[in-house]
Amino acid sequence: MVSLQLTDLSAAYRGKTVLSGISTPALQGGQLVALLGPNGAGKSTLFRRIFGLLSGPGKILVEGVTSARPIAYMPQDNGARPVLSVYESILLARMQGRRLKVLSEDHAEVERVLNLLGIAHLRSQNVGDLSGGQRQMVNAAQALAQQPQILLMDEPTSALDLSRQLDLLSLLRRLAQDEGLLIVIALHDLGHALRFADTAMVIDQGRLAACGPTDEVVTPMLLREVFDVEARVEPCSRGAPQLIVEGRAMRQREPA
Ligand SMILES: Nc1ncnc2c1ncn2[C@@H]1O[C@H](COP(=O)(O)OP(=O)(O)OP(=O)(O)O)[C@@H](O)[C@H]1O
Repeated sequence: MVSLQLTDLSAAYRGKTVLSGISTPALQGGQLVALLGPNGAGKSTLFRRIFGLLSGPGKILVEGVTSARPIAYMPQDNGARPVLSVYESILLARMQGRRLKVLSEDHAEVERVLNLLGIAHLRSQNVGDLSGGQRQMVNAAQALAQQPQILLMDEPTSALDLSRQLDLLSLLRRLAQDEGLLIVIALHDLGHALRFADTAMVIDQGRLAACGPTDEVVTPMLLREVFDVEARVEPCSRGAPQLIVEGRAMRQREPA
């Protein structure tokens, strides 16, 4: 099983440190991890650092690797080329860093992912003609088609309607559980994190504020101190944890 462990990880832009001393236990495949934190906390930066787009001090230990490219990264905006069709853009994402020749298994994988995400009907459309939500689904397909063991997804549901948010998060959770993937998703919806994520990692002002089982991490104190809201978690009639938000906390933070 794949695992990812961060030790004393830092990152900076032009000499300004925005992430420091991030250490986690070994995050094991098979789980969905929610990366949480206010705007500007450092979530995207952490993804770039783990994926190798940024260098810096600290150690990233990936164990249990069985493929040449174990990590895929879905940024908030991946700048997919608008003139390509959906099918071509997913195939291209799969082929990056691999051999040049496209094999039948590559086409089969693109088909699989199109169907998995329910976007097969978009296959021939140009990426530039898609709606924001459709483009986000294509971005997710591009990441999944790489068949990673570790999938880093930066706010993959931000442009989706509510039913598609639930569909995508359910699918990701199922993929993690059934195929042993480690999936880390940055989310602003703490209710979704409570409902879908096994583990929550909270970044606040570039530092790790908490990392552990989601229901133990997302507490009224953390919601007040990190997110500036008065809120509590209560089980709904079906027993699922729900976030009840009362309002802004009295103490307000500096703007991000
Ligand atoms: N390319 C860049 N150059 C300089 N500073 C940057 C760059 N990208 C991000 N930053 C700064 O790094 C800090 C962390 O940004 P980051 O995008 O990682 O936050 P985030 O938690 O993903 O925020 P959000 O929830 O708003 O997407 C912010 O202060 C931001 O202004």
